[in-house]
Amino acid sequence: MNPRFVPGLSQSLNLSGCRNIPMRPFSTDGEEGGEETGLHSELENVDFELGNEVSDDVYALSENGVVLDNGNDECNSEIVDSVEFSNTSSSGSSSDNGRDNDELEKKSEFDFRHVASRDPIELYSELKSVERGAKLIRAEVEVLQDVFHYFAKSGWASNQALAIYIGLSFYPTAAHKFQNFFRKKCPEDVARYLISLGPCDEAVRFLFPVFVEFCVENFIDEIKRFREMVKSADLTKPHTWFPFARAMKRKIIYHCGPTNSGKTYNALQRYMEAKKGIYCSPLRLLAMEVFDKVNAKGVYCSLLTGQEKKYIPFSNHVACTVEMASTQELYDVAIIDEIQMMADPYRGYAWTRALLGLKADEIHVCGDPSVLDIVRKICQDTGDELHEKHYERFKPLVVEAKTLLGNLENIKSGDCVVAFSRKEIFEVKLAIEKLTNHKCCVIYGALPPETRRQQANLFNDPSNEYDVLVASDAVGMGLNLNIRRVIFNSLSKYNGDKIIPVPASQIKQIAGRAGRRGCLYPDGLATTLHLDDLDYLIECLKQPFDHVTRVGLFPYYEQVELFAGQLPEMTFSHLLEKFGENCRLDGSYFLCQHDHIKKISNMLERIRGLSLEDRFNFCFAPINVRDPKAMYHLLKFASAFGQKIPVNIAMGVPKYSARNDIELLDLESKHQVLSSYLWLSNHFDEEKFPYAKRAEAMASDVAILLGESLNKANWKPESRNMRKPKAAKSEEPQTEPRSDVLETEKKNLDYSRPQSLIKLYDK
Ligand SMILES: Nc1ncnc2c1ncn2[C@@H]1O[C@H](COP(=O)(O)OP(=O)(O)OP(=O)(O)O)[C@@H](O)[C@H]1O
Ligand SMILES: [Mg+2]
Repeated sequence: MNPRFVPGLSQSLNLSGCRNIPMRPFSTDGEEGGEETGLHSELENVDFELGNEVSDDVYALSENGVVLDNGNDECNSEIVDSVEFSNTSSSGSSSDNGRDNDELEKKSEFDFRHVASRDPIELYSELKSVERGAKLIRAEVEVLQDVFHYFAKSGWASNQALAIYIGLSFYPTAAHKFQNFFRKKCPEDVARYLISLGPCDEAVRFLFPVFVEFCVENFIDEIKRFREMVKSADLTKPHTWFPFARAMKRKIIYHCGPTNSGKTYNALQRYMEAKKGIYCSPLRLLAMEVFDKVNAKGVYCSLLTGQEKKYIPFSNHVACTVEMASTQELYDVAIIDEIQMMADPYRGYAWTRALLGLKADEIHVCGDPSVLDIVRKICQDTGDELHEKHYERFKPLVVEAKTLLGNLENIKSGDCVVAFSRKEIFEVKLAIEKLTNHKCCVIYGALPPETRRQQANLFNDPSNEYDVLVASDAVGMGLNLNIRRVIFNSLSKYNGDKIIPVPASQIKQIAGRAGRRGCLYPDGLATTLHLDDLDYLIECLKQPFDHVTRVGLFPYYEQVELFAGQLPEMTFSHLLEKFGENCRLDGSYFLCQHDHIKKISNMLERIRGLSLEDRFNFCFAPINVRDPKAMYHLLKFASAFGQKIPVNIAMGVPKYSARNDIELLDLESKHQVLSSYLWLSNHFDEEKFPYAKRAEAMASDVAILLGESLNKANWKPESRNMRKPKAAKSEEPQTEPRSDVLETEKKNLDYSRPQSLIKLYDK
């Protein structure tokens, strides 16, 4: 069989000139269209039988094609033990060795260059027909072993082997079997040629085309299995996933600029003029805000988020979270806000999908310039027409060099103190309210959007005493806030593993919140609490925007299902892992991280009665995987769902606002559980979640209680894992927090503000 006729091979591998195979990554450029069937049919026609000479004991393929055991050491020792070539040396005496070496040197003086130019197909045929291999002395056998060892370890060869669907995990086994085959069949001139080369790249390049012949003939099943797996995990050319959008000639308008420059405002003007429009938001909060704003202007607009569907009669417009955007409906105008989120390691895929798949004549994307180049490239792929509109800030952003000199007493009205942990936020609030006459509103990620909005309104309203805001990075996006000055309490944060400096792009985004158009202050100010941190702040603000080269992707359920078909016995979380290992992506994309999905799927592993699709959906429920209580409720929901009984909430809502931080944390958890119930009711059959209305009412009550609790909060913060919700004990059985959860929280407890980032850097 001639690999030059195998479609897909000829373009990835230069087999005709076996000495010049170009080094290139795994590429299947040549597999397009009908060629695919070529490999199959050819492989299927081969009369395949595993050679007896290949020992099976060193390798075993598990059901899913994973090599269970293929130690190279084992393979070497086996060869030494079964030396058959040797005719002279049987002992290891030094005189024998000397003779061996002399002989070896003499033989390598011969010119074997004619071997180098041999056609690999012919050579392979000859090898097959040879009855018995050349007789070699021990030293020669050892050199040959070294050559094959080098071949088995060659990254180049294993990479090239991917092109014939020899997977990386199977490659060592294939190389070992090839060595066994070669050892028994190798003619003298070939053996001597390889010995003269020794273990080097040239030898690898000589052997590789013969190896290809060997694999294609001997590993039909493995090749087919791996090929199917790779095919089903193919995430290349994602623009072709949306044929309807591709059939349209879309106009993309990139509103490009820093924060507070009017990007969203301008895009919304076009949206409101259109007959039918969709606004895709990064946050529920922002979707709600646009929903309110647009309806207030007399343009009927519905709201669609994972948790809520508010249909406004006669509306043609919708404000939704980006994950909920429909790629089925036709629109005149679409807005994708905060387009730079395409590069977000977790949620980026939702923006990528919206940009590639929305069926709208005009798509307005708003964001900073970091993804401008990649949007340009995507537009070339999709054939869409790109227009760029560049913006400048309405009000300048000025760094206040004085800082607060480490003293929160220097806080003024209109200040927003930014801290990067919940604990820090409450410590700062407590300190400010103790040291000064200011009252603080708080905003952080674990608060429901309604509460964040209530706190924002409280802060924006000049007629009350709440004139300072203490917030996490959740303030960086989406809220209209009358901030005069942004003060960074610190410039480092805990990333779930260790304390890291906050990335410059995030600092810019947050600092940019100061001095919004229409607010009372002439310009925006940014500074730090500590003088030590000021240089880093200035450094960050001076930095140009990131230049993103890859944006996120994640498979659809259908793609995962196709992949699962190749590995039927595999658990869902392993399946995801395997998908991550085997999926192929173009250079402009990365696979979004899915650790949180894996955590949920692990937890749900033992729940019976869930289909693959059910598991997939449950894994996307919005839940903090580090909150054992929220995870416990999700487990209960899934368990009832699996048993086909109506899923109930089994949770009460306190009547009063929180009196301490433990109760506040409990309210936060409760809201999250209710929110995930609502999300599930929207993503599954509503009949299975019959208490959605009740959950909605309860969630709204909890949000109000949270707002009231925050207004009076003057207690020391607790860690989420330290709390013991005594009051809730009787009503809700507690789960054992999982070890990984405990580990993370332990690290959280260790958290303390680093003295100075600059000093850390210097170190
Ligand atoms: N032409 C305008 N007339 C009146 N108000 C405007 C105008 N342009 C922008 N604004 C207001 O200025 C503020 C900032 O505008 P906008 O939210 O559009 O900025 P942005 O560039 O999208 O900022 P961000 O990066 O924070 O999303 C908003 O309150 C908006 O309503
Ligand atoms: Mg905006």
